[in-house]
This record gives sequence, C-alpha cells and structure tokens, in this order.
Amino acid sequence: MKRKIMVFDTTLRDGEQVPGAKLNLHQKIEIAQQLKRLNVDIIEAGFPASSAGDFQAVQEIARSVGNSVSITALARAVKSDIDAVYESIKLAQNPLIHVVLGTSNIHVEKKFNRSKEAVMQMGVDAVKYAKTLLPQVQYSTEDASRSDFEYLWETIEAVVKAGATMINVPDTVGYAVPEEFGELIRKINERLKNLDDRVILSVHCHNDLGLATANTLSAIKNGAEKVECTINGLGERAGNASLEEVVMGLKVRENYFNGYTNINTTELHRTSRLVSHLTGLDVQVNKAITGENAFAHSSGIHQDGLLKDKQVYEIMSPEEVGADSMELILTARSGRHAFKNAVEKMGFDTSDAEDFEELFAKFLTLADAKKEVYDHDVFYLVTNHGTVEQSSKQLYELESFQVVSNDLYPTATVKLNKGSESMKGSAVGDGPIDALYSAIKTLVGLEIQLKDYKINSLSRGMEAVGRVNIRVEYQGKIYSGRAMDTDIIKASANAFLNGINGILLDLVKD
Ligand SMILES: CC(=O)SCCNC(=O)CCNC(=O)[C@H](O)C(C)(C)COP(=O)(O)OP(=O)(O)OC[C@H]1O[C@@H](n2cnc3c(N)ncnc32)[C@H](O)[C@@H]1OP(=O)(O)O
Ligand SMILES: CC(C)C(=O)C(=O)O
Ligand SMILES: [Mn+2]
Repeated sequence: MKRKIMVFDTTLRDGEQVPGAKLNLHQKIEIAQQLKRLNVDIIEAGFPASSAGDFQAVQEIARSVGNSVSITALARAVKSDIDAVYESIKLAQNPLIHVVLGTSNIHVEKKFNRSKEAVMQMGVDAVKYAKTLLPQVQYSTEDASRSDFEYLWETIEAVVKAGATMINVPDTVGYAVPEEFGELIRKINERLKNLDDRVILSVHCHNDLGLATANTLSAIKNGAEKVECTINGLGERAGNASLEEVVMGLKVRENYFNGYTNINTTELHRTSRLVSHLTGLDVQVNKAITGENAFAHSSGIHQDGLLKDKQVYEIMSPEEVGADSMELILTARSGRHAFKNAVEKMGFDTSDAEDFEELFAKFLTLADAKKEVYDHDVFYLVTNHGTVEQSSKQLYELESFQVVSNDLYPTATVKLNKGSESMKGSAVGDGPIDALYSAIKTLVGLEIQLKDYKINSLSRGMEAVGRVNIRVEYQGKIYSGRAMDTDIIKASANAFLNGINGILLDLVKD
C-alpha cells in the first residue's frame, strides 16, 4: 500500500531567516492562508521567542489559519522558548511544539561546551516540559548528519521515552549525500520500530551542495514519513529542500517511491509567485517546477517533438502545477514545425509550401535581430508578408534618449523613429521612468495605462543585464512588452515600445 508522506512547511520560519526576506504580519498571514490552500499538513509559523513581532505573527496565524491545519513554532531547549511557543500556538486546532537541540560533537563541544550527557539531559528535560503543555512534541536533532550515530540514537531513544511524538533528522549544514543520508534514515527507522512508542520520522535538508531535494527523496525511499520543506527552497544560506520539487518528485515517480502527499499541486505555481512577490526574492528562471522556463521549450528539435506528442519532452504538465500551458518560445533556434504551429494557432493557412518557406526565412531574419519573437511579431510577419519593409514603417523604434533623475523635476527627452519619420519629445514625471514613459506617450498619442513594471537582473557584476517586463492597458486589453539591456533605462524604454508596437499590430489586424 502507498504511504502518505506528511508535508511540513517551514517557509515562515527557516525561509524567513533569509536576509532580505523579512515579512510583516499581514504578509505572513497571506502566505499561511495560501499554504492552507496548498493543503500542507503542518505550518511552522515562526520562532516566537525571538521577538514580540514574531510572537504576534505566530499567534495570529494559529488563530486565523490553524483551524484546519496543524501549526507549530520553534523553541530551543529552553523553558522560556517553549513557553513562548505554547502561548502563541495554543489556540490552533492541532498545535505542535517543536524543540531543537544539537547532537553533533561540534555542537556539543563548540556551541554548548558541555558533556554529551548534559546536553542530552537538556533535551529530555525540554521534551518533558513541553509535554506538560501539549500532547504533540517534535524533537529535532540538529546537525544529525554530522553526529556520531550511537549518540544520535541514544538521544532519540531518550527523547521518545520522554514523550516526543515526532523525530526530525536535520541535515542542518547540507553536508549529507543521498545514499548516505538514506542509509542514516533506514538505520534510525529500523531501531524506531523496536521501541514501544510509535513516533513519526521526519527529515529537514539544506541545500549547501545542491542536494536538499535529492537527500529528502532518498530519506522517503528509506522510511521517512514526513518532510520539511520551503516554498522556492528559501531558507538559511543556500536554502532548504524546495517543497515544489519534493512534492512533484514524489508525484511524478509515485511508483518508485510508493508514496504520495496530499498537496494540491495546482496551487504550487501560485504559492511560489506569492512568496516571491512578498519576500521580493525572485525565482531563478530555470528553477525546477516553478521557474519561468520550467515549461518553456525553445529549440527546434524539442518543439517539433512536443508538437508531435507532449510526452516526448514533458514529464509533467504545466497545468498539473498550476503554471501556464506549455510555452514554445520562438527564437532563431526554432524550426519550421514550431513556427508553423504559431502561425496556424492564429488562424492562418500554411498550405502553400513555397509561400511558407519565404515566410520562415523572414522569421529567421527577425528572430536573429529580435532574439525572442512574440505572437504579435508573428502576426506582423504574416499580415505583412510581401510588404514587410513597407509595414515596418508603422512601428516605433528608439533612436536616442536622455533622462535626468533628481528630486525636483525628473525629466526625459526621447527621439523615436517610425519608418522614415523621426520625432522628439520631452516630459517631466514623478521619477525617471515615469518621465521617460510620459515622453514616449506624448509622441505616440495613444491612451495607454501602465499596469505593471518589473525589473530583474539577469546576472551579477558591472556587466549585469537588466530585463524589464511591462504590462500596459489599451482600450480594455492588456499588452505585454519585454526588453533587455545593460542600460536599464534603455531596457525600460524598449520594453514600453515593445508593448506599444504590440498595440499597433493589433490595430492593423482589426
Ligand atoms: C538550525 C536553525 O535554524 S535553529 C533556528 C535559528 N533561528 C533563530 O536563531 C531565531 C532567531 N534568533 C533569535 O532571535 C535569538 O538568537 C534568540 C532569541 C533565540 C536568542 O537570543 P540571545 O539570548 O540573545 O542569544 P544568542 O542568539 O546571542 O545566542 C544563542 C544562545 O542560545 C544557546 N543555544 C543555541 N541553540 C540552543 C538550543 N537548541 N537549545 C538551548 N540553547 C541553545 C547558545 O548556546 C547561546 O547561549 P549562550 O549565551 O549561553 O552561549
Ligand atoms: C530547527 C532545525 C530543524 C533546523 O532548521 C536545522 O537543523 O536546519
Ligand atoms: Mn533548517
């Protein structure tokens, strides 16, 4: 029979330990509510002893979200920490106290400077105390993967006897490798079976060597029943095992792992975007499951294969994780099949082979120049087929610009070309980009509203390329534009013009 694997989300505790990821009370509640929709089994809401603000956030989450999902929070093996956890989560329907204490020689000697017996006793006392408050107590043997096995086991045995109901085995510094970590879990699981008390065996892996997901899956294969993860893999240093990767790994390879989770996978993408938006931490474009390119296919051979059958290059569907449907990005590396598919999707006929070859050649020229070809570009190519040069006169191009940023009158001057026509305009704005977009709008003369503006750095260092994505509204319809440049002001102008050209091509169509 397949085993149910419990999912414990620690985005709001380990994830929030990330520099720059600080969330306010409302943002934490919003994320907790989304985690509930995702259907995680346990939410670790924070570390209430750390500050009054964190205490309040955990308390609010327990009160408002904890009526259908188990809520926990972290404590050191310190009475006042355990009290803070209890006081903040006691209103949840299924509260769980989480106590952590190191078991490795490094922690015992360097961090606590006590004997192994004394540290173990601290853990036992902490569990005994927590049990006087709540029936459910999880004990984490911090740095388990670098611990001496017999001491680790003695600690587990002692805290289970003291009343711990879940044993969590962390690879705190991301040191373990999958085979070895799986073996550790198998050994602990074997010994747990001989105890009188029934406890849940859990793992918590970090990604310092990029192995957090692999180690977590290996632990499941070897008997772990519960996994601790975070959305987008956020967490200390290189982060924790990413929830979306572990869950989909288990789902796609369900027969291999002989297990399943109760996660509503169609909420994964939305959850990832919400966490990214609220923490301000971008998801890397090639991140498994939730990265922007996770379901984008850009090379001709792949696109051809996918169009013949999705299974050729797809192991899960984007719909399954709540992402937009399969995206074929047209570039100069695309082939005839993908281009034909895009043209036909717009309702055009491609049966004239000679005509199609000519169109394809023009597409390659455009793709070499533009790098990425959007639907409106394809539309433009097809509708102006034969008169491409003439029709390009309808589109705007940036010739030059000057932007002055100050706190009095941010000003911009732009020079645009539209075919042989050249035009120049200036405007002031609330800031440099606002001034730039106002100057462009005065020249273009369309009633456009900027709905979204996003800038990302695609690399680091002096030569970093900025990518600007914008969305504009014109006559109730949304158009998007995108551009990249090492000069972010230029990228901003070109992204805006890209959106405007999309509008113009739509007007030609109508
Ligand atoms: C692997 C993990 O992710 S563990 C969780 C990490 N999360 C956090 O640290 C949450 C944020 N932390 C905080 O707000 C603070 O560090 C607090 C409130 C926990 C403690 O603050 P302070 O009392 O000022 O102590 P500080 O952080 O400087 O030092 C930690 C102390 O806790 C002790 N300690 C560390 N881990 C544990 C533990 N698991 N159990 C008991 N004591 C512990 C240390 O030995 C040290 O004590 P010492 O002063 O006797 O040497
Ligand atoms: C609190 C524990 C589980 C932890 O975060 C770790 O060891 O990494
Ligand atoms: Mn951790």
